[in-house]
Amino acid sequence: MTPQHMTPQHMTPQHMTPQPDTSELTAEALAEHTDESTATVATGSTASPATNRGSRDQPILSAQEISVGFGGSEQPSLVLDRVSLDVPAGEFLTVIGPSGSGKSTLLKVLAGLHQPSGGRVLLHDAPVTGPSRQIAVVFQQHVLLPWLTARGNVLFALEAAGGLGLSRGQRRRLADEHLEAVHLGRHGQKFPAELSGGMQQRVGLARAFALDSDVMLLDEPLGALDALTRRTLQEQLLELTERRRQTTVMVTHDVDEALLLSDRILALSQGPNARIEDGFDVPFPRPRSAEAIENDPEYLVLRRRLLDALRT
Ligand SMILES: Nc1ncnc2c1ncn2[C@@H]1O[C@H](COP(=O)(O)OP(=O)(O)OP(=O)(O)O)[C@@H](O)[C@H]1O
Repeated sequence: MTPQHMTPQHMTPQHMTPQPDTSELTAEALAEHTDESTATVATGSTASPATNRGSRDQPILSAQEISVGFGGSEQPSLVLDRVSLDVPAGEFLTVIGPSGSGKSTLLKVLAGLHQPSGGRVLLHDAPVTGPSRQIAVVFQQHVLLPWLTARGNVLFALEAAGGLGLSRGQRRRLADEHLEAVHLGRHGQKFPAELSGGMQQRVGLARAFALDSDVMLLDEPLGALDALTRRTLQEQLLELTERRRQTTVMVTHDVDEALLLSDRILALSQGPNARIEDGFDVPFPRPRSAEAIENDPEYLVLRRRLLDALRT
């Protein structure tokens, strides 16, 4: 990762000093920290500009026969064994799977944060070789720069991403719009320490969405929140992704969250050697609401099938 690719989202708690030397951070260093880290990162490849979102049918993001092993030759079993998926423009795809099956590992590979032992990832048909701003990633926990306000955190990300060709005033408007979108318009001048965990996570989402990346990767983005906050944020995430038709890949344990947000759900089998076990189209019409889909007769049937897939 080159210094110009560094954004505040690339920083982990360990790196959060008042004057971060971002030049020392590498994708590998970030990948090592991402399990516990609260980072939101913008990552990607050498592919086309963010505005080129492709056609509805054509996959924007494609994982081809991805295998990942961590143990070298001493440990022959793989975490992921030839996992393939295609994500068309505008699709919200969710990957579910038992704990330890390799969901986060798959997301890191898609993000270019971890190089697979086999297979390749393509973004707009170009190999993903490392992080850039065309793939944004939101992890379970938020990392905001504590010395900047909520608005300052979003602005810093925009500036670190090169300003997106926008004037200072336009960047400010963009930051404010995205804070509004997550219902934080009145809190833009607050510092992270003055915000609740759910509000901080919303700033993280606003920051990631403001970067206007081609693909959004969400790794249990709401996993650390209490049930009520989680439900509120699920609805905000639903609104954001529906309005923008944002191409998204999310991993989650929560089948209700998956059913609310996704167009399609893939189930990873129990590891080691996890593979895509099953695929489910989510038929509920959009725009959706949690209430409407939970009253749909197909909801309970699909929910049961997903829970069964998690148990296998
Ligand atoms: N850097 C690493 N070095 C060695 N093993 C790793 C590394 N990262 C992940 N693993 C192993 O890979 C497997 C899959 O981990 P991963 O975090 O991708 O699973 P997961 O499905 O996301 O789990 P959970 O649902 O519990 O978050 C686990 O056995 C884990 O111990």
